[in-house]
Amino acid sequence: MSDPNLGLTVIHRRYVPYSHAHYGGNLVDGAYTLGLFGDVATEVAIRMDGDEGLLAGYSEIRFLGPVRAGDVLEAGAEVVRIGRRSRELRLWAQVVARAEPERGASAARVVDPPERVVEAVATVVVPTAT
Ligand SMILES: C[C@H](N)CC(=O)SCCNC(=O)CCNC(=O)[C@H](O)C(C)(C)COP(=O)(O)OP(=O)(O)OC[C@H]1O[C@@H](n2cnc3c(N)ncnc32)[C@H](O)[C@@H]1OP(=O)(O)O
Repeated sequence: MSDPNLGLTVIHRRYVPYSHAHYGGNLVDGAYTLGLFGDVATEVAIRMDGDEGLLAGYSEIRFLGPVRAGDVLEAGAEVVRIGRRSRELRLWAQVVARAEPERGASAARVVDPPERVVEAVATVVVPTAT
């Protein structure tokens, strides 16, 4: 019988503050989204194993589009493989709202459908059950 945690999905959303803009055009560095992946992976580990877990590595990361200050960014994780202590996660990030500075300093719009900006596969390792 397959593990009931296979397919477990966690989603976080976060406003990207202007204090994180790092490059021209208010572009945010790629590590910002990886930080969000670390948080969403942590909640997966808490839900599955009652522990925050440790990220062992990424087997794949693809940056598909820009993340900018003023975006509302959604990060998701789905459990795709369960080992003894390892849990492989499919991760994605998408922009669900975005600033429109050309329309005004605080103008923004909903991005519908969301724009997929990062995809990754990572492994979280949890301690042996005691
Ligand atoms: C999600 C977190 N809450 C937030 C973070 O991002 S933590 C910050 C970044 N990560 C770290 O600081 C972790 C540093 N690394 C470690 O502490 C260790 O390397 C480890 C705990 C991740 C693994 O060490 P160890 O317990 O000695 O590993 P093993 O006994 O050899 O293997 C256990 C299982 O893990 C699988 N595995 C190990 N390394 C990798 C890897 N690089 N990529 C994929 N899988 C890995 C290994 O195959 C074992 O799997 P099974 O238990 O057989 O399923």
